[in-house]
Amino acid sequence: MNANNNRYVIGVDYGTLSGRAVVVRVSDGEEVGGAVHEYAHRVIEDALPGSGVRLGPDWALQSPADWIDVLRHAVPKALAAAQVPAEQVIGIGTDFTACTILPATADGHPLCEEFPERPHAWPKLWKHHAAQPHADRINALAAERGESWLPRYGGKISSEWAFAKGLQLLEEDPELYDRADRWIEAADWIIWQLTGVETRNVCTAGYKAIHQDGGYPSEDFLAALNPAFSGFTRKLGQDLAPLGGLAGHLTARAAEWTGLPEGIAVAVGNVDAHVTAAAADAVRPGQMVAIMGTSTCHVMCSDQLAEVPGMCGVVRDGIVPGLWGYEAGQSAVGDIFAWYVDNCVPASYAERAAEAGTGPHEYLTSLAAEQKVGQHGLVALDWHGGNRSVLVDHTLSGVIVGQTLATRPEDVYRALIEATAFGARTIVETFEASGVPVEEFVVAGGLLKNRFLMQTYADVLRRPLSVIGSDQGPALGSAIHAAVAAGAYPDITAAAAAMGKREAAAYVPDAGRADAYDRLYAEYRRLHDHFADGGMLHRLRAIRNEASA
Ligand SMILES: Nc1ncnc2c1ncn2[C@@H]1O[C@H](COP(=O)(O)OP(=O)(O)O)[C@@H](O)[C@H]1O
Ligand SMILES: O=C(CO)[C@@H](O)[C@@H](O)COP(=O)(O)O
Repeated sequence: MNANNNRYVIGVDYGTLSGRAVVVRVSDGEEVGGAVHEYAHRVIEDALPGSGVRLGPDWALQSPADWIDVLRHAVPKALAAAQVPAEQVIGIGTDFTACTILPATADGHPLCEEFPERPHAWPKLWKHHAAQPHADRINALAAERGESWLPRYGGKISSEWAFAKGLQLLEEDPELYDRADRWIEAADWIIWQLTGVETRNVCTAGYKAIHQDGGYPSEDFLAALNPAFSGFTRKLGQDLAPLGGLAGHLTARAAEWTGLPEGIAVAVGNVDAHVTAAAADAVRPGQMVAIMGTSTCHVMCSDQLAEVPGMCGVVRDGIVPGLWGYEAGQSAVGDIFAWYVDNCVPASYAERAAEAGTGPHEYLTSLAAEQKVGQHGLVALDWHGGNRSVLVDHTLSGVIVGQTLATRPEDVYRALIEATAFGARTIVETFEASGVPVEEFVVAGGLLKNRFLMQTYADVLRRPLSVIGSDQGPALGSAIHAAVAAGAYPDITAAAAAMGKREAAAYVPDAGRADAYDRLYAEYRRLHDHFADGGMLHRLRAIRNEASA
C-alpha cells in the first residue's frame, strides 16, 4: 500500500478577508476537510483599531493578530472536519497575499504591538495604494539611470510593492523606519511564527522586492532616492529560500495553536497566486493560470526570459525552481462587481433576488446573460482599483461609456464583466506579442462559480478555458508545497502531477459571440489608450484628494 494514503498535509491560504485551512491526502491531493476563519479586523481602511486614528485615502492595513487566529481556529477546525488524527499530518504550508508587508523587530515582533496608534506600524496590505508617489519616483529614477532590473518588471514597479511602501514608511514616519529592524512579507513572517526561524522566500523577494540576479537595487540607487534609504535592503533577507523547500519545523508554541504535532515540516512561504499553479497542475511552460477573485493574478512558467511591457515581473525560480516565472495582474475584478452591487443597484433588485432565492450577483448575472453581445451599448474600463497590468498605475480609475436613460443595472454589470475579460485579453496579447506564448489559459479562484462570466472570458479570449478542480486552489497549492517540504515528493512538478487537479477545455468559445466581442474589444482598446496616460483621471484623483484632505 502507498504510504502516502494515510499521510496528510495542511495548506493554509491567507486571503484579503479571511484565512482558510485544508487537510489534504498526500497520495492524491484529496481535500478531506477544511475551515475558514474571517479576520476580526477585516481590511483596516478608515481608522486604526483601538485608537481610532484616521487613515488617509488609499490606505489598506491588516492585523497580525488576525493571522495568528487563523492558525488557532481554522487549522484545528479543519482537522476536526477531516476526522484525521493529528499524528498523520506530516507537514504544513502557507500562502499569503503579497506584497503584504510589515515592520518588525529583530526577533519578529510586529511594531504595531508597541505602537498601535501609529498607522505606519501596521502591516500594509497588498492593496494599500497610498505609496503611488513613491513608486513614481522610484520608476522615474530607475528609468533615468537605466537600472538593469527595471525591464524585469515590465518597465515599472508597483506602488503595492516593498520598496514603494518602505520609502513611504521612511518619509512619513522616519522614527518607526529606524525602529524597524525588519521589513518582512507576511508570507515570511507567518513562517517565522510557525518555525521560530526567519526565512525569506524567492517568490516575494523576486516579485515584490526587486531581487534579481542575486541582489537588490544598489545602495547608490537607494541613496539617490533619499540618503536615509540607502541601507533599506538590510531590513530585507539576504539568503533566499527556494519554493517547496523546508523552512523549519513546527515549534511547541505553534503546535499548541494548531493542534498539530511539534516538529513536522513547515514549507518555505509563498504567494497565493503562485502556489495555485501547482494546485492546478499547471507548472509547465505556457500554462497561464488566472486566479480570479477580488483581484486577478496571472502566473505562468516559461523556459524563456523576455521583457513583457507592464507585466508585474519575471523571476527565476519564481513559481517552480528551474524555470522563469511570469506574473501579471488586474488589481480589481470581483472587487469591481462587489462595488457595483453594494453601491449602484436599486433595492428592488435585491428584493427580487431574495424572492428568487438567490444573491445579487447571481440575479444580475441571470439578467445580463439574456442579452446579445453589445446589446447594452456600453464599454467600460476595469480600472476601479487602478491598473496593475499593462499600465502599472494605481491612480487610474474606472470608466463606463455609452450610458443612456434606458441603461439598466444588469447592462452595466455585464459591461463590467466584459471589461475585466478585455483587460485579461490585453494581458494575454501583450505576452504573446513579447515572444512568450500562452498555450493554455487555466482559471482558478472564487469567480469560477459564475458560469456566464467564464463563458464570457472564453468568448472574449477566443480560446478554451481549463479550470482548476478545487474550490480552494491556494490552500491546496500550499498543501502541495508542504508535501514537497516534508519529502513526500522530489519536487513541486511531481507533487503537482499527483495532487493537483485541472479540467481541460471546460469552456470553449462560441465563434459568433467571439466575432461580436472583437468589435467591442476594439472599442475597449481605444478607450484604454485614450486614458492610458492618466490625464483627466489623474486630475480627478488630485481634486478628490485635495477635497478630502
Ligand atoms: N456570482 C458572482 N459573480 C461575480 N463575482 C462574484 C460572485 N460572487 C462573489 N463575487 C465576487 O468574488 C470576489 C470573491 O472571490 P474569492 O475568490 O472568494 O475571494 P479572494 O480573492 O479574496 O480569495 C468578491 O470580490 C465578490 O464580489
Ligand atoms: O498580488 C498578489 C500576488 O502577487 C495577490 O496576493 C493579490 O492580488 C491578492 O489576491 P486576492 O485578490 O486576495 O486573490
